[in-house]
Amino acid sequence: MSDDMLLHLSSNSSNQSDQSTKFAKLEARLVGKASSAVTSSLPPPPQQQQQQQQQPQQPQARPSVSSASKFADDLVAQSSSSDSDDDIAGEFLIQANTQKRRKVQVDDSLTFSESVEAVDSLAKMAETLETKVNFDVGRKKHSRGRSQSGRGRGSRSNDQTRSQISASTISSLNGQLENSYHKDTKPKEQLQNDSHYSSEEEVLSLRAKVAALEEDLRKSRKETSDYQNLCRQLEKELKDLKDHEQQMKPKRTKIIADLLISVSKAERQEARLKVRQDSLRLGNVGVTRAGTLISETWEDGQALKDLNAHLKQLLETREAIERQRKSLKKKQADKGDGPDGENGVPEEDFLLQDEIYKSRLASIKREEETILRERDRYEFEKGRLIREMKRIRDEDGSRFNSFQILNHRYALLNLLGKGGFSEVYKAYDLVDHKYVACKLHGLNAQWSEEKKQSYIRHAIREYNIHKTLVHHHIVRLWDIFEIDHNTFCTVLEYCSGKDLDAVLKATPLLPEKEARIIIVQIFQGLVYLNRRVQKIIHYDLKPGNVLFDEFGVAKVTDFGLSKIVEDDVGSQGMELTSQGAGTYWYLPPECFELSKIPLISSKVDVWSAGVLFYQMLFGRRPFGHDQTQERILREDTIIKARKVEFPSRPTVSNEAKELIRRCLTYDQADRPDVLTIAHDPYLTYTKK
Ligand SMILES: Nc1ncnc2c1ncn2[C@@H]1O[C@H](COP(=O)(O)OP(=O)(O)OP(=O)(O)O)[C@@H](O)[C@H]1O
Repeated sequence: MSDDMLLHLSSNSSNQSDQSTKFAKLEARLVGKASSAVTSSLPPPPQQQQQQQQQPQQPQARPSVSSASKFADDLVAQSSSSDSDDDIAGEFLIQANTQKRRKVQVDDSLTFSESVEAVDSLAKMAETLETKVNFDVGRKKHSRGRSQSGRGRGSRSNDQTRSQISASTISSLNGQLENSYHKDTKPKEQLQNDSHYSSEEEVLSLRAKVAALEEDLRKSRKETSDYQNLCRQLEKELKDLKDHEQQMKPKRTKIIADLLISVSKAERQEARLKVRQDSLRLGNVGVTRAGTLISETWEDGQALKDLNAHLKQLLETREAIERQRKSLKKKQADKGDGPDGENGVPEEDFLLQDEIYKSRLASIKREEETILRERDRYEFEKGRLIREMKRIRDEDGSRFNSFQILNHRYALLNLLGKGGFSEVYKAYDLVDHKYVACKLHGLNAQWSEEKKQSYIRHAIREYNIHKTLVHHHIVRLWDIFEIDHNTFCTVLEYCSGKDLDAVLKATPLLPEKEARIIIVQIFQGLVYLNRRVQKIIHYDLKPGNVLFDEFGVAKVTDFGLSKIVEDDVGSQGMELTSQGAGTYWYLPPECFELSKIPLISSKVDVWSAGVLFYQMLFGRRPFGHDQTQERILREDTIIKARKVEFPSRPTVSNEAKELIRRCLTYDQADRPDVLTIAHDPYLTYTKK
């Protein structure tokens, strides 16, 4: 309460002596009570303090003087009746003081309420301060959870400023509180003392909090600086590693390429050694001269010679026994004509002798069968040997056989095979680190410029079709680039397994289960080609164009003859512009139409797939198996292929035969297209 207020209060008191007397009495009693209350009880709880502070704020109607004096009398009475009750003394004291303040208010002017408001606002300040400190603690905890770097210089100075402000606010608040309370009247001293103590405690606690916060801040700053140092150190290490990596890259590439070349060289040596060894067993190519004509002929190796000799010997033995048996039978027959027992043998001896011959013939037959099987195996090995010899010869004659690195990226290794106009090399992609197949398209230097341009146009067309195809059962085309004026290269997904042609040469008959899973995969590739916006007819499906990866997944390749089905094509199909191309065993009758330009559709591929499936199951093609391409054309073999016939062996399911019949439907209009036949139950796997 301010001095002015006190003066004002005292002047009011002198004008109302009666009330002053009562008031003095009351104060005297209250002071006596207060001293005992202070010594015997703790300060009032904060809630009560708050109540005390808040009370003057509430708008109060000014009571009349008489009612005020009655109230004071009542208070005196209440006070005397509760003298003995020490436990509620403090509470009573506050209530009494509050009541007293109300009483004073009766006589007081607005100045008093203003002073009370001042005290109240100070209390609020303290409250705000408390809240602010709490907020700082919370904020600090929170910000420590976040990135340390988030707390910059500004943030630190804010903390400092905040703690300075807090300290100064606390001391000024403290001063204000002290001043305010010291200026209050005597009977209010106890109340002031209580408030003073609690404020001091609060200030002490706030100071302790500030000190704790400052300690936290110091630690956080240290942590931040440690993290920043660590961060700088890691950044430097990363940069060093990157520089090192950059420096090492060419070296590493060279090491990888060198290793691959060493392995490939070893493989080449091994392949040639094996060919030499196998040649001894299976045969070799010899050169024969007939006058001035030099030609190459095959000379069988020792194993084949031995097998053939063994077969010849068995044949001679069989013939000898058969002669013996014949003569025995003749004698026996003659016996019946001549005198009794003169030339013949007894019946029992004849039967025994004949049984011996028969048994020996049966055993010779078994031996012959075994040797024939062995000879078939040798023949197969011989075929493989001849292909390998050809490959080695092609490799030796290739201008890409010295492990070149093409386009600064593809390390050429060993030759996989040679096609009509191309060589396919196994290669290693030094950028993506994977094996690839590099198909080197060589243009014949003797060709006219026009022919070269036509070939390149054709290859680019194939590339443009193939590069957009991304499917599990289609060989991926990764890249294309020019090597020199006469050569360019396409980079394909590497399929380390054999192609279907090589598989069928090794085992001409496949079990139905194996054949089925291969044809299902081929149809899945075809379905993909026909579900695209730009549909594609492969047009050259044959065993050599079905490759297998290392896991045995079948993939369709070689889009050299493919056709893009344009949008405006009618239901009958598109015009076949490259008639005569392709492999005739696998093409449908409509492709041999000569009277007009044939219209084709995806049904061409359905026919080819049917031929492939038939060949896998029965070991031969359904039409013109033993014929040459030229003869097929000359004899109209496919044009006459109206109905497919199935051999009685091996046994194949009716479902498989039905699928083949549908694929090999002679009339194109009646033959299902790819998307229709893909729904055939035989081509879908469902759990039973
Ligand atoms: N992506 C590949 N992965 C592994 N081997 C392949 C790949 N592409 C082709 N080959 C193999 O390379 C050899 C030659 O392939 P290419 O396609 O040139 O021969 P082709 O089809 O017989 O000839 P053409 O293309 O003239 O008809 C074949 O033995 C084939 O199996």
